Amino acid sequence: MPPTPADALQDDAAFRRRRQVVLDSWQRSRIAGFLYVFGWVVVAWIGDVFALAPAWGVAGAVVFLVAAILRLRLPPPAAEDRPGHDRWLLRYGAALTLAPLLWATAQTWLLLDPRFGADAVMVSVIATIGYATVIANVYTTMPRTAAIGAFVLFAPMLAALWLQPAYRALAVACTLYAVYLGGALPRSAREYRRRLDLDAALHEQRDRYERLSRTDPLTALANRREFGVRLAEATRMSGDAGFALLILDVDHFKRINDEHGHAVGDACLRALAQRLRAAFAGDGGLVARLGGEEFGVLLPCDGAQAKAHAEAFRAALAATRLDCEGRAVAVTVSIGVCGFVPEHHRDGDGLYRAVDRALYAAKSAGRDRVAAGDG
Ligand SMILES: Nc1nc2c(ncn2[C@@H]2O[C@H](COP(=O)(O)OP(=O)(O)OP(=O)(O)O)[C@@H](O)[C@H]2O)c(=O)[nH]1
Repeated sequence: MPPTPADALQDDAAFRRRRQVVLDSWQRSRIAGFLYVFGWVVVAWIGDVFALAPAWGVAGAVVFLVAAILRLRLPPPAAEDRPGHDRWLLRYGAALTLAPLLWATAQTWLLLDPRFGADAVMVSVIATIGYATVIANVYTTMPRTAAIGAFVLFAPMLAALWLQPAYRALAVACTLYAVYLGGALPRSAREYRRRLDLDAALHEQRDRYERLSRTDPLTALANRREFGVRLAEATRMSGDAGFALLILDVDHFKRINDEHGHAVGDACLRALAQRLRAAFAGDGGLVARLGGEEFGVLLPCDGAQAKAHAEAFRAALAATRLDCEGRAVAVTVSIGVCGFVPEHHRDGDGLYRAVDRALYAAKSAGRDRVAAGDG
């Protein structure tokens, strides 16, 4: 089954959400890799790592620096690159996990190597708790990555602490904190999801109002406001291709209302809108209801071609009856038409006036006819 406009809207909403996750993840965590560089330098300094194992001390700083820079070198993809967002989340998730993995390795070494004293252990454990807390509360945009990062940070540290009776009290305290984090992480992920839901609802509402403000409620065609915008756009962008404007007005519509009632009149306007859409809305044409029983059409062709289209439409309409709420009603239209000539009409208003004059001429000449405007 081909995708429907509703599918496209749903796709747009899903993509908007994914892009928000990407941008939030990047904004929240892009420079956080440098915290590990800072943490390592402090721990290595306080724990005498630079004196006891200088090569490892420096290597640690370099490795954390490389991991931090790697993160910075993964900026989000451009908004147009939709599939790139999924790839980015995978790649960035891996980059986010790198620093906790390296930290856990360094931390385990500090805990298990007897050369390092209580200061190194204490500072590194506090740093680990800090990093895991940041992950649980800030990386909620990517809950799976956050869970992996927190686990990678905590699990080796807890194992190393529990293995050594001297650190039993610390092991108990860190285990309790790990349990707390285990509960906090899904909670903050849920809060973030709720924020995304709220954003999506606001977006959807704004889009709906925006659509409504451009649409005529009776016929679902573009309304006069939208038509004005598109006419101005067309005059600004009309290159060699050119375009033409048609204004159609139903003949003696008051009689239809008087004879059949307002509801049937409405049904006639809807049926006519349907005919206009079928005749002109393809191939870059725009059909709008300008108000009452008046319709406007923008066609991407010159005046002569537009006049021929208008004449064909008028003749076909006059030859059949419109099905209006089950009643077959004879409807004819008068049409003014003109191709845009920039030197002559200058702008959309100039063209509109020329076509309106042509429509008036068509009405005055007896209705059910097409008249071309000057230009
Ligand atoms: N049913 C219905 N009637 C409408 C609507 N908007 C305007 N009308 C009616 O359209 C009629 C327009 O009447 P006129 O402007 O006198 O024009 P006409 O009777 O079509 O005659 P000509 O344009 O001179 O051929 C009025 O009776 C309006 O009440 C609408 O949304 N629904």
